[in-house]
Amino acid sequence: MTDVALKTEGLTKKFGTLTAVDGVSLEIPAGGITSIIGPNGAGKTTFFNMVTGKHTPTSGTIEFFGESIVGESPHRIVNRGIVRSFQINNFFQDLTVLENVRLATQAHYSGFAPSDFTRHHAALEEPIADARDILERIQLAEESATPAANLAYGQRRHLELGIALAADPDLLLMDEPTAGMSPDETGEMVELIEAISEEATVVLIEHDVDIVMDISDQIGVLNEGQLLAWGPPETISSDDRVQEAYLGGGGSV
Ligand SMILES: Nc1ncnc2c1ncn2[C@@H]1O[C@H](COP(=O)(O)OP(=O)(O)OP(=O)(O)O)[C@@H](O)[C@H]1O
Repeated sequence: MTDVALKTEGLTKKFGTLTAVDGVSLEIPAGGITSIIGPNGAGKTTFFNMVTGKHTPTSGTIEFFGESIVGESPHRIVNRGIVRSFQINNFFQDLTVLENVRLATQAHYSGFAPSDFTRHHAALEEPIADARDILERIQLAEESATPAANLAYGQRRHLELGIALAADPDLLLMDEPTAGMSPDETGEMVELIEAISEEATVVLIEHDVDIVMDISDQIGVLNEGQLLAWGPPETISSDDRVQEAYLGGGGSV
């Protein structure tokens, strides 16, 4: 067993002549919050896409708790415990909050045919209990009977997170989790991310530098596909190269 959740060495992705991710080597420790930041087009999403198996690296390695995952299908990678929370409304609008999360938890009970879930109520008990636990964690217990379509924006983002949690992630990848949120919604989401990070390793792509500095245990800065800097927030905020590349040399991180 290793205390490194995710390790990449020389990770590279080329699209034709463009090198989107260029020789990135890093080690993300298990637990806590790691943020990946960088200007638009720096390669952050492409990095995530390689970790989730959506894209195959052009070269380099990716290990999850010491085992190579390169070349594995996205489905296999989810089964290993690497789950991504999407910022699209990736749920059934007409179903209730509980039903949406329950459908996601059902996927994790093997040995049942889909028809079992509809014919035998007993088969639903565990997924429902799990879904109710998740609703508590994502602060939507009171909305369990609300159709997903009726949720406020911030609540929809919580539901997306709940669907990701239903897959019982060891590594949760989150793409701009606070984008478009009000200050209150942002505060709630930050609290939620911090709570999740006590049970799983969380890796964020996040543009809000204040949030990143506040909640990250370590930060990786990508620039033109390369890892420009890596370390705790205080190291990153005092790094001249980060100031130059990420903020045009103008402000302070
Ligand atoms: N499927 C693809 N085919 C061709 N080029 C791609 C593809 N995906 C990404 N790119 C290019 O790779 C580079 C890195 O893109 P990527 O989306 O990873 O950056 P990013 O840091 O996530 O940017 P943003 O913050 O704007 O989302 C960009 O130049 C982008 O146009």
